[in-house]
Amino acid sequence: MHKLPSIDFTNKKNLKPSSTSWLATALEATRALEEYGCFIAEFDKVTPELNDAVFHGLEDLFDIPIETKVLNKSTKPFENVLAYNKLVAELEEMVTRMVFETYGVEKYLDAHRKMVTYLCRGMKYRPPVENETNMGFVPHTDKDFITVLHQNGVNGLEVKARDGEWFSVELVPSSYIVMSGDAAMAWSNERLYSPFHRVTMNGKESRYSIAQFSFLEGIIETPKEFVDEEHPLLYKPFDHLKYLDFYNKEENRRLECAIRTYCGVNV
Ligand SMILES: O=C(O)CCC(=O)C(=O)O
Ligand SMILES: [Fe+2]
Repeated sequence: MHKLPSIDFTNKKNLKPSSTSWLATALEATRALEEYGCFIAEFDKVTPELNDAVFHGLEDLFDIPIETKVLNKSTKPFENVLAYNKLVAELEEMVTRMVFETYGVEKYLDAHRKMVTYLCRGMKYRPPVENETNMGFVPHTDKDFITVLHQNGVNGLEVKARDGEWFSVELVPSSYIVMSGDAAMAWSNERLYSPFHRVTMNGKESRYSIAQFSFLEGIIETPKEFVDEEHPLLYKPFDHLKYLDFYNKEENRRLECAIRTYCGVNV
């Protein structure tokens, strides 16, 4: 039975670049992204108050009647969500930096950071009613570089391990899932893994989750450091946002490995 590693990114760890604890955490995080394509991060920068405010905001948003939602006219500033996004971006930045350093490709980090843009998506999964499937989100891989996922207290996320086994992820409130997406897999010449994952609803409570995706505005190219005789180049340089457009076309949504079809070498 698989279990995701849980890695401490809390303040008490005092993660300072180049410190011993930073290096150890960097290695742990990178190995987890290689093995499972994700890990649980303990992260305490988002205070419980902000966390609650964000989830209450999400509940209110989903409660707006459909007639009002379709007007798409909210002028309500999403201050809490923006504050949340900034703090979660710190986690994403830390993990990305750790991965680049662990692979010795940190000279590409500045260029990478300049290209990062975020997409944040809030989700509500209501409990299934009788005779309804409990599938909340169909199996998929993320199309971005690094995703940070967070949920209200209700579990439901399942991840497919490299051996094909699905296993569930149990989170405590202050924890997040950090996951590598297709773009990170291609960039790293498949050192990092982009795992299939899905949401299954079992209990009686609604599940709310927030996903923060990092996309790159521009071309992603595998650093030459990942390529040698034993590891031939697997992906051609690709435009990340155009990959998203490709995936969003109906005929491409069910491809087994969209990124390979899109920019795989010899495909
Ligand atoms: O709700 C979740 O935990 C998963 C969401 C997800 O996989 C996605 O938005 O890509
Ligand atoms: Fe996902």
